[in-house]
Amino acid sequence: MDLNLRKGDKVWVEDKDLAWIPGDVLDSSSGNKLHVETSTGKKVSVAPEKLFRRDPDEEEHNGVDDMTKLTYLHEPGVLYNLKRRYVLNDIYTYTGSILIAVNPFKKLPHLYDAYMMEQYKGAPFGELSPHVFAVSEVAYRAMMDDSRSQSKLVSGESGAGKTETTKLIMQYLTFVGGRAAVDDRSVEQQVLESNPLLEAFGNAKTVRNDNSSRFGKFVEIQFDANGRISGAAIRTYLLDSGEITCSPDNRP
Ligand SMILES: Nc1ncnc2c1ncn2[C@@H]1O[C@H](COP(=O)(O)OP(=O)(O)OP(=O)(O)O)[C@@H](O)[C@H]1O
Repeated sequence: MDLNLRKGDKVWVEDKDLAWIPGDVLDSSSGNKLHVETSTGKKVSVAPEKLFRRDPDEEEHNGVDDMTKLTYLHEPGVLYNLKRRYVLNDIYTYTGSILIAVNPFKKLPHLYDAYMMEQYKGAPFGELSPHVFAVSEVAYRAMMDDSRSQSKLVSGESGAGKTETTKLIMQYLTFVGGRAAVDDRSVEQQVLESNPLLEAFGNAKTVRNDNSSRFGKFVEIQFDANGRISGAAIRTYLLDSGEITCSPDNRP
């Protein structure tokens, strides 16, 4: 919102289909409204408090890897930055120490292979591109340096990618905290293998997500003093019992 807009200023205008579209202020019109020409050529009259300033330089580059680097930190600026990055498959962006992940809805295996995990292992935060492995590395290092438990909160709407992101965090922690397997049933493998089982019982297809978790999950991974995984526990809660399926003869 900006009340000092003048002719020629670059702005974002709300749009019912595209959420926000770029526009240029033409002049002020009667009734305290501004005339704005949108990038689609439409001329609209908008109250200044409904407009947001747009940084024309943002069109020149491919987005910034941390929202705090944006000239204008507001909804259209944030969304535009995420969009610029998303088209280049840069699905991760920081806002300070928070990681924003935009679901790519396609496989990006190069982002998650052993080579990538090796790159992020020990790398200072911010040195490499934003990544779920980077924030996992921060938590792991903080645990080792301060000898204190760390927790990570993964939130988002249904289908946003929380379950997949949680699995990637577990994958990274088992990579850095794993040991040479003495047998083929190491703790870290068992942790990862528990996921398909839990999903088989607790996930269901919904309109928003083909593999929607119908329960919350608290995953605890325990490490010894050397930073090696020593145990794990998964607690489930808030099971969406209303969606439990019944057998064909209607017995649960
Ligand atoms: N990082 C990713 N790479 C590729 N595909 C992804 C990624 N994250 C999510 N997806 C895709 O999006 C789908 C939905 O993601 P996910 O099940 O993790 O969402 P969710 O936030 O846990 O949803 P819900 O709250 O409904 O359980 C996945 O089945 C997968 O196909």
